[in-house]
Amino acid sequence: MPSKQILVGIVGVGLVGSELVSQILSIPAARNPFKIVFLASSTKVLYAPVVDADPAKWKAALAASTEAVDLKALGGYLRTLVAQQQGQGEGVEGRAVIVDNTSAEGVAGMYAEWIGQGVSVVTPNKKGFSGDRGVWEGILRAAEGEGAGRWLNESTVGAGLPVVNTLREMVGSGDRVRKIEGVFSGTMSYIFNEWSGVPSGKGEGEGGGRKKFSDVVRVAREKGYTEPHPADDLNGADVARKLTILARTIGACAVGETAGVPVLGSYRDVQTQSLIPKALEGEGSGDVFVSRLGEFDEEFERLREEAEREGCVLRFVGVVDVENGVVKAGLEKYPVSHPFATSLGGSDNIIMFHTERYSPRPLIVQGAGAGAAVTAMGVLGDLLKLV
Ligand SMILES: NC(=O)C1=CN([C@@H]2O[C@H](COP(=O)(O)OP(=O)(O)OC[C@H]3O[C@@H](n4cnc5c(N)ncnc54)[C@H](OP(=O)(O)O)[C@@H]3O)[C@@H](O)[C@H]2O)C=CC1
Ligand SMILES: N[C@@H](CC=O)C(=O)O
Ligand code: NA
Repeated sequence: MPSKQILVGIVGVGLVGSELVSQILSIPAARNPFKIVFLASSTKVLYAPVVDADPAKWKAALAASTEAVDLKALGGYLRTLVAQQQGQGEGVEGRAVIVDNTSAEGVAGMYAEWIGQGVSVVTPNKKGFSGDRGVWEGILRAAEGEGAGRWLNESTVGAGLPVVNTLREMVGSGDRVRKIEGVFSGTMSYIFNEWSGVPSGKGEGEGGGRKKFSDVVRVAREKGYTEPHPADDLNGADVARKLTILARTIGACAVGETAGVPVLGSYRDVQTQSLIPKALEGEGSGDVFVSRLGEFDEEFERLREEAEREGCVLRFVGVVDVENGVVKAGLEKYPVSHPFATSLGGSDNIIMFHTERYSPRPLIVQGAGAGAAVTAMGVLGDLLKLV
């Protein structure tokens, strides 16, 4: 085992968090640069966990913990551990990291404080980078301070696909983005690939009938592609958040001119089309939402039929158009010969970077854009950048 491991605190051990723990443990102990020093759910924290390869064991230990989560205390806890590990006086920065695998605003609201304490933050949670501009600017300011921690958020866009770090390197090395466009939601991609496919059997349900929209949404949820509440995917907010993250990343990391890059107060400033039926707006329970969606299958069916009459399929796409100052997300029709119709499957995302250097042909990133394994991989990839 390396003599000085990076101390990792994990907040959120749902689908992605549990998979991350497994992936960290899969690195052989003799060269594992990470030591997990706490695990937290929404209610409990387990300090100094014995993290066995069998997740049932650490999950049971966490469930049995009597310690309530105090997000404010977590940064201080890590600082104390690093001091014990390194001897007083040495810096914390680079030696301790909190991984936020929740979708909680409250956890994201702690990043600036943790980073200011020298603790790095790695996360697939979009909230801190796409919500109110003040929170985002607080994170940037905190990271500029002396001895500050770093923040890495690759899995916030395209899950494990190299999107955010690619963009950071692109604009950080002086390239100028003209437009970023594509399919940014694994859930929406899965839904429309399955439900509005090219006519070759796709779009057909078991028994040869047409698939129902609500059934496909239910399966997307079962596969772990959706947000904790699937309405956050279907209302376009998840894509709007990703577009906000990309637009803000250009603004924050560019070394050159950033004139024209839209300045977004929050993801709410993105022109976004919601697919939520009026009657289900505000439904707080994800279970109720999914079970009632079937009441609206006929409405969705009309959309599909209209596209098919025009020889098209439906895809939910997003664009950050720097040249025209537009950021928008919505449902579009594409001819069945278009790459968005023919080349996407499963939860695939496709992201096209049109830049000064990548012109006239864009840089294209494509692959699974949701799911625990690929998302946790992106998180672990960011952790490895701290080593
Ligand atoms: N699933 C995917 O394909 C992808 C997910 N992401 C992002 O990854 C994050 C996690 O997603 P996923 O694992 O699917 O979601 P889950 O709902 O499976 O897990 C979220 C976990 O966060 C915990 N949690 C919620 N609030 C808090 C809190 N305030 N403090 C501590 N823990 C809390 C929950 O704990 P409890 O069990 O106690 O409620 C739950 O275990 C989200 O931000 C999502 O957007 C990003 C890319 C792809
Ligand atoms: N719910 C999201 C998960 C990844 O960000 C999606 O479907 O893309
Ligand atoms: Na990514």
